[in-house]
Amino acid sequence: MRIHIATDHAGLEFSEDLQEHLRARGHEVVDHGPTSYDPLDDYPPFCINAALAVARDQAAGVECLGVVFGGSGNGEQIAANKVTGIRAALVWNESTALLARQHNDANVISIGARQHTVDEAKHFIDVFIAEPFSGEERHARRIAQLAEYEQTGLIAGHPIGA
Ligand SMILES: O=C(CO)[C@H](O)[C@H](O)COP(=O)(O)O
Repeated sequence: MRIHIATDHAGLEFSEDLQEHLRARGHEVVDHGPTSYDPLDDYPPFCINAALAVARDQAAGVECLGVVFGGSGNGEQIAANKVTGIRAALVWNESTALLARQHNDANVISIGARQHTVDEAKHFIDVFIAEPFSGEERHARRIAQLAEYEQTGLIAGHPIGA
């Protein structure tokens, strides 16, 4: 699978390890940066570029997922979720990695590099990549509501902004 990856200074060492791990497992890794350590760099452009690439690839039928991480993973998740079509989940244990795919059909995983060992992060990512969306109607319905809101600002049958 193609994996779009991005971080900031807080995750750069992780990124190098994770990319090697993913390539060793046969994935095609596309690195959206940063390419060198700068303690003052900003995560939004890196993460938004990775998320845009996921959205673009998936719209073209290319099988892919995204991995973003920084110190906490919070800002990186927020940044990725600004991109239309992206469902980025903050993952902090095996269960949240599984549920991100089973219930949310998340297409981007966000991890806090300052919160976990690199081996934990590798495990979360492996679990996330391997797990399929359950396809259950209630989850598909909720995901469709998010997409509808993203496209129209409304959710049919529900008062929004009332
Ligand atoms: O996790 C992050 C955003 O959610 C960043 O990696 C974190 O805020 C960077 O912090 P600092 O600039 O103090 O190294």
